[in-house]
Amino acid sequence: MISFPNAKINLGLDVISRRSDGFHNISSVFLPVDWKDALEIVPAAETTFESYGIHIPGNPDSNLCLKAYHLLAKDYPMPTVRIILEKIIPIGAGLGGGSADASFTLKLLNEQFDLQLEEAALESYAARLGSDCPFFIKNQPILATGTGITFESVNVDLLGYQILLVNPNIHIGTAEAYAGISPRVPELSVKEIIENYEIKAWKGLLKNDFEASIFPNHPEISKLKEDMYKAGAVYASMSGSGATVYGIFEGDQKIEQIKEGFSDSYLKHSSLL
Ligand SMILES: C[C@@](CO)(OP(=O)(O)O)[C@H](O)COP(=O)(O)OP(=O)(O)OC[C@H]1O[C@@H](n2ccc(N)nc2=O)[C@H](O)[C@@H]1O
Ligand SMILES: Nc1ncnc2c1ncn2[C@@H]1O[C@H](COP(=O)(O)OP(=O)(O)O)[C@@H](O)[C@H]1O
Repeated sequence: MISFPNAKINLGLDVISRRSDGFHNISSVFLPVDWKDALEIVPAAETTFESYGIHIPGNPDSNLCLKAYHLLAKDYPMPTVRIILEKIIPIGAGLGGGSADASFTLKLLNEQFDLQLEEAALESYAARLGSDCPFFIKNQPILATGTGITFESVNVDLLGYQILLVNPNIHIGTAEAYAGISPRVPELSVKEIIENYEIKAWKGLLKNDFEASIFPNHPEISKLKEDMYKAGAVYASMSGSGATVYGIFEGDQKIEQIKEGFSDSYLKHSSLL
């Protein structure tokens, strides 16, 4: 069976407090975007993982797809499998690509081998693989709080807008990014801003707290955000712990032309939501 794990972006990201377990409480709206990997799982004589496309750093044995398989195989009898991943989503990019691969592996195994796991059970397995993973089970716009694994519905409507994502090939580690943050409670929450203000008013209001600590060390990312506004974005932000920057554009703006304006050395993707 084949599926297509997609990326996410964060609309606003407040890092509110540091927890005693070393993790942070956050508040952020997660939005699926259609930048996608391709994932195939087939029964095989032994369990193996292979990937094509963008090189995934680290040992293939510790790939999140394999971790997801072993997590489920411990609790449910399952055949050994060959896992094949075409890696297209930039890595360590604030787009949750690895987390999407992990959660889509859980979903694919559940479907393929008729494990009959409900969404809540899949989310709970996903949480054991990473904070970004549970979101990709439902994979719909949602407000995430706590460590990013507690969900609340949110009224967000980007209908009629377009999105452009640009990744400047700078890899930022998530733990390192959190370590640079001074947590704070915002005056207006992400949910209040998104639900009560129109998108044109988000500039100046809706913040990603990682920008303040990452931009001074990486002016190229800060410039990318400025360039997104110069190109006509109504709102622009870094996603998650970076370094991908997205811009939201009005529906009638020439997105393909705008995309061409960004360096060819960057990975780029534009998609209607
Ligand atoms: C920042 C966010 C925002 O969506 O995404 P990315 O930018 O990585 O996509 C997430 O919180 C990232 O989630 P994820 O990448 O799954 O992180 P994990 O593997 O669970 O944790 C990696 C490390 O990040 C830190 N961490 C993670 C989540 C959290 N709420 N507080 C933390 O302090 C911890 O130091 C942890 O050891
Ligand atoms: N299938 C996978 N795809 C991408 N990264 C993976 C995968 N499995 C494990 N990883 C590891 O996860 C880290 C990056 O995860 P990723 O989800 O791309 O980051 P981010 O959430 O910042 O976008 C890398 O260190 C990479 O080695």
